[in-house]
Amino acid sequence: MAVSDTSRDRRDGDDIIVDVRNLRNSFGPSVIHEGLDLQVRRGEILGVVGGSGTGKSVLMRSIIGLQTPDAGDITVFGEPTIGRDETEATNIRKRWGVLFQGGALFSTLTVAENVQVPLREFYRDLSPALIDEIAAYKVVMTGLPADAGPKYPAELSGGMKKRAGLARALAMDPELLFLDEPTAGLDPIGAAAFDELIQSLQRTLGLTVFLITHDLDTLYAICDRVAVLADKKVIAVGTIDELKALDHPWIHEYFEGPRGRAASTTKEFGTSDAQADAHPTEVVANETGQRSQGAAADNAARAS
Ligand SMILES: Nc1ncnc2c1ncn2[C@@H]1O[C@H](COP(=O)(O)OP(=O)(O)OP(=O)(O)O)[C@@H](O)[C@H]1O
Repeated sequence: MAVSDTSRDRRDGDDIIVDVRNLRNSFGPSVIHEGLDLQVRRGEILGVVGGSGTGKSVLMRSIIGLQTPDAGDITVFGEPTIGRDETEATNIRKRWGVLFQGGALFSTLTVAENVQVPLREFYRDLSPALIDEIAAYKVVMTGLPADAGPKYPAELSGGMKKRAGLARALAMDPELLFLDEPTAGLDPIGAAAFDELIQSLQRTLGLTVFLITHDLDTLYAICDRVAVLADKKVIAVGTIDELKALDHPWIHEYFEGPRGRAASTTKEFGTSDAQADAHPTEVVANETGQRSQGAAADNAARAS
């Protein structure tokens, strides 16, 4: 049922940044993935959706090397990632950044120190002054105030923690960004601002983004394509309109259920010039209305 054109994907191999073939993952008797295929194209924001426990995070962990699959092939930037020695794996890892679910900040480190972790790990020769400078730049780049650098995660709001996690993910100037439920737990306004931040960084930096989400507004607002996980594999990948045309019960319920319709309505309502020009941290009142309008149920989805 996949909408993607696999033969074309193979021809345009250079434009496939992540290529997962025939992936199998299991934990004991529990099989999570079986025969899973997925390609992420250069420069796209690919949303990854699926019911709870369908294996979205396990898929991301497999791609970034934190989970060794039972079977299958994974290449990132054209390089196989499974079974590489430490140096080879490090060279690939340097080229991506990861925002884990919940931010995964080190609680005993300040925001600036958190951002510095990958720099210290991968570039041991950088001077402390340069590391400080890069970290300060990344903090501001994600819309945090400059004085957030010396703060500890416990002193930050949920939205600020996400931005700090994003700053750390961007520390190494990645080409590829993995985001695991970046808007979960944020209020609708904060989530909309975070969507805009991701999109604006993606455009400015030319990033490819693998984005796991339950957030329908995020899918509509910023994703170029969406991959749907069900039945242990990616059952479909395409634009939202392409997915909506498919006759699969879960996809139909997901996009045509009350929350899917509300998100769709919000999208159709459009974005004003003022909103398009707004700084990622500034959400104009008009948008607040749009996000809230018809999407009351979506608040629960965002907060879940
Ligand atoms: N380390 C592990 N050991 C055993 N089982 C695991 C492990 N990690 C994940 N699982 C199981 O794998 C399945 C998929 O988990 P995963 O976290 O990938 O789901 P998900 O689609 O991201 O879910 P959610 O949307 O709720 O975050 C779940 O049943 C989970 O319990």
